[in-house]
Amino acid sequence: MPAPAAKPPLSEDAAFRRDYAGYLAQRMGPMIHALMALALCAYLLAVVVRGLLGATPNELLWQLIPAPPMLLVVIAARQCHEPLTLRMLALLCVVLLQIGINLTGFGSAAGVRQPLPGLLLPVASSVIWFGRWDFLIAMALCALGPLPMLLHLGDGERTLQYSVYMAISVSLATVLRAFMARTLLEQFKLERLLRERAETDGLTGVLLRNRFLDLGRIALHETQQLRQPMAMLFLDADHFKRINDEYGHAAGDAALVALASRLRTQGRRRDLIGRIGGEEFAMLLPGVDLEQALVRAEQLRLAVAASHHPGGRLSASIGVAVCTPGCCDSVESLLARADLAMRQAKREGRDRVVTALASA
Ligand SMILES: Nc1nc2c(ncn2[C@@H]2O[C@H](COP(=O)(O)OP(=O)(O)OP(=O)(O)O)[C@@H](O)[C@H]2O)c(=O)[nH]1
Repeated sequence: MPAPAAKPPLSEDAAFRRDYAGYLAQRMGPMIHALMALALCAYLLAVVVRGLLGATPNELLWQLIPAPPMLLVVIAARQCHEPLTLRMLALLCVVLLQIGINLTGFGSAAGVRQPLPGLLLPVASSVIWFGRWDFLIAMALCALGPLPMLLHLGDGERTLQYSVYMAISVSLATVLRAFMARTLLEQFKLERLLRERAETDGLTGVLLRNRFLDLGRIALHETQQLRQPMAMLFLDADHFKRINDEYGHAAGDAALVALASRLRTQGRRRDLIGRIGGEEFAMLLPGVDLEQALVRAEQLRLAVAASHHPGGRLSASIGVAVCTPGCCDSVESLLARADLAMRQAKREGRDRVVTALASA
């Protein structure tokens, strides 16, 4: 059976936007949910107060119509971590609240005393941290939503009061949103930079060991699900100490950068490259079987051999280990097997590729 095709990779821009949306949903999700719950409580309280002030049971029943769907929206928002759905739920909450406010006005024979615009603020402000479009839609809904009821009441003074109140509220929300959006974006970029620094090697730019193993575990899980093989190449520079000793550490560093660059040019988008120790690197190749892995390892060895350091050409010993579909090898044991194969390559004279024994 052919393996399911992998999703096409995202462009850097699209990946940044996706990550930022996820970051906002994670950071702001609980606040959005709390504000929606607050708005629902405020709405129910307003209905109770109207009951105490003498609204008929029929009027109250009309006014309670938006409460059950609002409750469902609040419950759904609590479970939701997907940014787009969360934004839609927040906007739906504003719409339901508007319907409730309008029903409050139309349902009252004596005319509503209060258009309840204050109820809109918690939910309206709940979307201010999200995209520009959500914000504009929410603000337009808040500004225009209660107008049908106000026009129905035909009370010019109250309509004017409401318009002034909403103009101030929308301006306030716009200022808050502009500042918060900028602060959050800066915070996100900073956190991303710090995470990158903590996860990648400053000299060569490849993943550090722990991050390499973390991502390797995820890749192993995915390939096992797809019933695909996975290969590990373990590369160790030959006689590296000599380069340092004879030409200095700067030359050694330059050689490491050249090695990492060879690994990168030989890698596909799906592959993971990590610096495991001083002059040891590993490359994880999802979806690659033994035959393909040996071809890739040989190409890598030749690419390394084509690079030079001040005293001559570089060379590396490479160990190859493969995890076949359905085998439950861990990334650590796959790495350990590739390491053993690399040591065998050293013993056999260096500058070669050696395959590990199959896992038990
Ligand atoms: N310049 C530089 N050298 C490093 C770095 N990390 C580790 N090393 C050096 O890498 C050398 C590794 O030496 P050995 O483990 O003896 O291995 P080797 O000389 O490559 O010999 P074989 O592996 O047996 O071929 C040591 O001298 C370390 O100091 C680094 O970031 N920069």
